[in-house]
Amino acid sequence: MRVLQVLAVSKILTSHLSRTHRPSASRQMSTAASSLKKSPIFRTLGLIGGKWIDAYDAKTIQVNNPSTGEIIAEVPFMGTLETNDAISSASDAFNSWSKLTAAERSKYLRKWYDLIMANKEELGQLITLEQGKPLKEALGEVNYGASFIEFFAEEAKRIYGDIIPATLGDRRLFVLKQPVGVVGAITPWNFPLAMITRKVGPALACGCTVVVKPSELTPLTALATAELALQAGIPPGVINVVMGNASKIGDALLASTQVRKITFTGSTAVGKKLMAGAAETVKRVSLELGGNAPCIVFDDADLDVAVKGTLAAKFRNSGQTCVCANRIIVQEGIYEKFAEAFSKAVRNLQVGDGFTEGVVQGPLINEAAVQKVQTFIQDAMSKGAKVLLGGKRHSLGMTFYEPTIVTDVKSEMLLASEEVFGPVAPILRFKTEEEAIHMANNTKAGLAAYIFTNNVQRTWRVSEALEYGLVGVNEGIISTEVAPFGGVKQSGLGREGSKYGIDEYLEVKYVCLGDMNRS
Ligand SMILES: NC(=O)c1ccc[n+]([C@@H]2O[C@H](COP(=O)([O-])OP(=O)(O)OC[C@H]3O[C@@H](n4cnc5c(N)ncnc54)[C@H](O)[C@@H]3O)[C@@H](O)[C@H]2O)c1
Ligand SMILES: O=CCCC(=O)O
Repeated sequence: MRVLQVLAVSKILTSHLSRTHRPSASRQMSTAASSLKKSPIFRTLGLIGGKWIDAYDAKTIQVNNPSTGEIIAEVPFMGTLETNDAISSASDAFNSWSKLTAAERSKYLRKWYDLIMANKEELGQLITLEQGKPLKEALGEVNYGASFIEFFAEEAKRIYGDIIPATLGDRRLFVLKQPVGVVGAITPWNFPLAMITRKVGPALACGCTVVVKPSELTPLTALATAELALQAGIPPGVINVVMGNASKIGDALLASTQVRKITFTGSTAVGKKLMAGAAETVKRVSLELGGNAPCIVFDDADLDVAVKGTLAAKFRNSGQTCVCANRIIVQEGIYEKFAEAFSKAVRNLQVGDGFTEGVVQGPLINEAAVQKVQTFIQDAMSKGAKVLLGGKRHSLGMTFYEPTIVTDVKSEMLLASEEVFGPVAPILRFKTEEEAIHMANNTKAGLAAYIFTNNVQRTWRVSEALEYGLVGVNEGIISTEVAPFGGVKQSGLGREGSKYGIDEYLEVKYVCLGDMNRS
């Protein structure tokens, strides 16, 4: 059947992997871990002012491989004091970094990009090791993450101001774009590299300096990427990395008057806390928060395209992506055919250790993630939903979960109202376009939405009606460095990537030059 032929599943789920072919991914995790530990990019200390530093009280936190539970490393468990020092370093470095020419900053960024790409294999392995995603997908993330550095290296040279026609003859009016200052960048575990470069790339391009706080679950990729920034010659203090006590680090960033902006990717709950905390010093905030993406399949969709696109949108990173399809909303005329073809495709997804050849579904990040998935499925079943496929922990144990399809899902179930962040595809049924739009918009979130249809008018009508920051039409993977990424409603504020992403790190200054007629 054509649907199955189209489903070269690993290809779909690793669409960013295009620049380098990986010959074999079958080596064992511990082999990868031991060889990585010898690599110069395997760093296990924080980075402050260009120096690799322990927590001042020597406390550490373990980093685990979610696939095996093995301890990969111990990293410093930092807090207020280290964060304050990182802020001071960033503030000192701002004085010189912001004064470089755009072309000079661009060259540093380009060098950093080149080094990330030159170290792609090791970075990909690190991502798989600490985050669990299949190696091919991890290598795709390296491409994706690096693309933000490359793009903003180029964009640095295009930060233009304006000249405004004056209202009085003896005046000239100018608009300057200037860096906001020191930026606090707080990032999640699901894309340990790309969520950092999507922030740090534009920040550095504008002349800002940064204090990065990666997730404690995945600090090693962040530290390796920072090491490569040092190797690229990016001066000490321009990029600092602290990790440990998240609320203490967050509070120190919020309290500092030197930090002029917080950029955050993560859960909506933490995003709201940061937004409230930023009010005290009136900092700028950019928030990339949780989603609840609808994926609407209309009767007139191409079945193969819809199955392929939905599979990619749902099962990327084992469902742990903020833009993952969270509700699959299918029109009644195609419902049965879609459910059958989709379940055939999902049944083929190979679950396992990310280093094993052919695996396209790694483990969930931790036991809490498994418990959340279980709770959502139980809630749905207690309210009348049916498990069509999967629905339990995988026989591999640990945090592996069976790719799951749940049918007869209703809006009031947790599976439809909250982000499941796991490999569970809930299918809902609708009759009319109007009903589909209502169901899709009936949520606090507004990040990504997907529609599958062959009707051009409907494409425009529905895209315009959806209250979302991103819309994929007949496509399940839509993220790219050249397009704006971000949400509406409680999915966030601001945009990342693209020419729009640079504005998040710039202040607009108006200069009025008077007395022009004096000779
Ligand atoms: N919109 C997007 O672009 C996007 C991208 C990736 C992930 N996400 C969302 O992120 C969530 C999953 O990531 P997560 O579990 O790491 O989110 P999280 O909010 O738990 O953690 C994100 C980061 O915030 C830190 N943090 C936690 N409490 C903090 C506090 N009080 N002060 C300062 N920092 C604090 C964490 O240590 C981590 O570094 C999902 O909801 C997902 O949708 C959104
Ligand atoms: O999970 C969030 C980021 C995913 C993406 O950039 O496509």
